[in-house]
Amino acid sequence: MSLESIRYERGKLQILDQLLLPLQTRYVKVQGVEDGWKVINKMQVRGAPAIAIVGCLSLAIELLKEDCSDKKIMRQEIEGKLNYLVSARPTAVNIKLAADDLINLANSLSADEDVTANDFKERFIISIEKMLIKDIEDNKAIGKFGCEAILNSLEVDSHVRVLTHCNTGSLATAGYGTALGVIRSLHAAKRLEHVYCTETRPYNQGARLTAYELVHEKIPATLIVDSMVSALMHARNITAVVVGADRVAANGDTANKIGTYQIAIVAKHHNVPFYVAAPLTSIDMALRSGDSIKIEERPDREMTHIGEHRIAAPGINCWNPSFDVTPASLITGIITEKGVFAPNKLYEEVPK
Ligand SMILES: CSC[C@@H](O)[C@@H](O)C(=O)COP(=O)(O)O
Repeated sequence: MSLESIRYERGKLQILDQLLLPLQTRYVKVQGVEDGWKVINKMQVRGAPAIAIVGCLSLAIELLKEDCSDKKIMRQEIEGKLNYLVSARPTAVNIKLAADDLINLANSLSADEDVTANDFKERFIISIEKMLIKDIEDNKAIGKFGCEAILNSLEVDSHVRVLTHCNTGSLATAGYGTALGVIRSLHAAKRLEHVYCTETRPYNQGARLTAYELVHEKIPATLIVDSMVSALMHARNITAVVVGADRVAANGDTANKIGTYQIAIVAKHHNVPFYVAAPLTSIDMALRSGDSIKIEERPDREMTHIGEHRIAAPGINCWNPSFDVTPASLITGIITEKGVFAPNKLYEEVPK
């Protein structure tokens, strides 16, 4: 069974505390929007799709408990709470786009005179609950399209060796994963020889989370340190790189975990195809290019310490941007649930 980062049933939400993985498995209760904001901001739950789903579900939990008979007040509160949730982490766009859709829904339910306050609440909560199912369906489609694209690009029918960065699996989504979903599909098709995952300093999503998922799924895998990527491409004949995305601009520039950009440069040098796997909810058509993506900066402590143990010289200054932007020119294709798009064709070809 694949790992479950989000446990939800009507009125109950728990998330797997990713700060404790891989050594401890503990679920944390999310009892409303305040808890939702905290678990996202502290990165107990992380990964662009999971952030959006947990944020919105935390609102569903809170709404269910509230007894409000005034639709206008409900609408206003919903908008304020969604905007608050979006502020928990700024780079991933999925939660912002989900919030915009939900605010539009709240506006139309509030304006419709045939909809009672109870109907409003019920329909609003159902719409949030659907996100869980849709995300898994989308990820499976991404997995299938990505697997086909990589296999179709081979000159001879062979097994593939793939490199990935950060964590994009069941832990970062409602299930199955995006880039890790592609890897899962290659493995299911019996065409994956090996996957290499980077450690992903400083938060170590690769060493802690991706490695954990790969071991759990019994997928043949090896962990490397971030600075080994060039050596790996030189020595091991990598077939493709597949990474996730936190925000893709209309021109294909892609913000993803810090270190992605340098892997794309190294891939170009070695002639290795570089794919971004992301649902359409990660594409921000309102941004013309990656230059205007806001990059989250995280506390120094993520760099200076591992757990409670200090590893950096006391007194040193730190710079800790959590994401970087890979220019579209370095990206071979963007794998979505609707197919694989050339980055420069994204704007015109992605279904609106
Ligand atoms: C399917 S997850 C895609 C991205 O969100 C992932 O690659 C990533 O950068 C996660 O960053 P994180 O800081 O762990 O939330």
